[in-house]
Amino acid sequence: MIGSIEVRSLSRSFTTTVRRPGFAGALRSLVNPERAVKHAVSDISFDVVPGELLALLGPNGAGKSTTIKMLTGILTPTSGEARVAGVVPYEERERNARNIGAVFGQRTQLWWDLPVRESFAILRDIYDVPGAEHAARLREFDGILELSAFWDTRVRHLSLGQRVRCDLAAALLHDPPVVFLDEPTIGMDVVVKEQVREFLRHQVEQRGRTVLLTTHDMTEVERLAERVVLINHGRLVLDGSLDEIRRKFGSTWQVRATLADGHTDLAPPPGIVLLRQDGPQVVFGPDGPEAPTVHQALKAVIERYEVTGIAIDEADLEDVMRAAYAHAEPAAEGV
Ligand SMILES: Nc1ncnc2c1ncn2[C@@H]1O[C@H](COP(=O)(O)OP(=O)(O)OP(=O)(O)O)[C@@H](O)[C@H]1O
Repeated sequence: MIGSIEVRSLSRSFTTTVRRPGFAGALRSLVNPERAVKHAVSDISFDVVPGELLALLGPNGAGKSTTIKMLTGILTPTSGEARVAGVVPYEERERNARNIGAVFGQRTQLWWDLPVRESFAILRDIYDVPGAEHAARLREFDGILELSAFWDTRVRHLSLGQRVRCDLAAALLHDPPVVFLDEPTIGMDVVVKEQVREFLRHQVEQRGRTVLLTTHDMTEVERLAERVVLINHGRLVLDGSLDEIRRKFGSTWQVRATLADGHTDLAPPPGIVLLRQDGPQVVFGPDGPEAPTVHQALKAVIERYEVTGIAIDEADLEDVMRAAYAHAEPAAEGV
């Protein structure tokens, strides 16, 4: 189906040669190499429906990039199957390339020595985009990403934020229904990050594109993704909405309090844990399944401490994700 991503029992292993230590070890490795198999992605299945933005999350080395590489046709799976806009990406790479746009935040797909304008003209010719359409799309992208300020700058001279904005525009010039973004805002300042997020929201909500995004930035996830797929050690840990993840792994509430001067004993009331402290600012959360409700917690905090300010927050997504990753650790066995 146009714009859908279907992933079925997808696995990818890499075989590497283990280097033995020392000179004698190196010689032995040369004569009798010892092989190790790394299961980078193991039996994962999920769907992304047309017009949905899904965040693929996981700690470093979880298998996110390997998954994206299979879906963009760069890598062939060891087993399982994937379809992107109805096409098996690693079997029909060219057809798949017409249906997808991809941005890998850590490296550019533009021509290093050419000005931005010329790189875009080459892409227009490669993808056979009619001149008027190309110009209209550039105007649309420029409206949010403000690219025209560096149209004539060589790609090698662009700042990181400018370069990724150009990469994003370049990836969408041929109007693909599906977009893969591997850490697109890594290393950017907050202003450019927000510009990129606004652009992505526009592409999903107004243009109906399907986006698969990997990121370590939880603000990005909260701003953009309704649904997340969490992987760890190559295995799927969870597929659900942010609310479901919060319910399953996170504290459902946090109480932020400002303590009056002179508090030294911070031992929290039963069922409540001290999450953070910065001077008189403290943040409490529920401790375990028997934890009090937010109303009981508020009462307990006020009774135990002298507070000058108090507020209730949703659980911090970073904390929730840390709990989710920790929960997934047993999956490491046998990997
Ligand atoms: N070509 C390769 N050869 C051997 N091992 C590889 C190869 N590519 C990836 N791996 C291993 O597979 C695992 C998954 O890597 P991958 O790059 O998919 O993780 P990731 O979730 O994208 O991590 P990060 O957040 O750090 O980018 C890692 O242990 C990595 O070392």
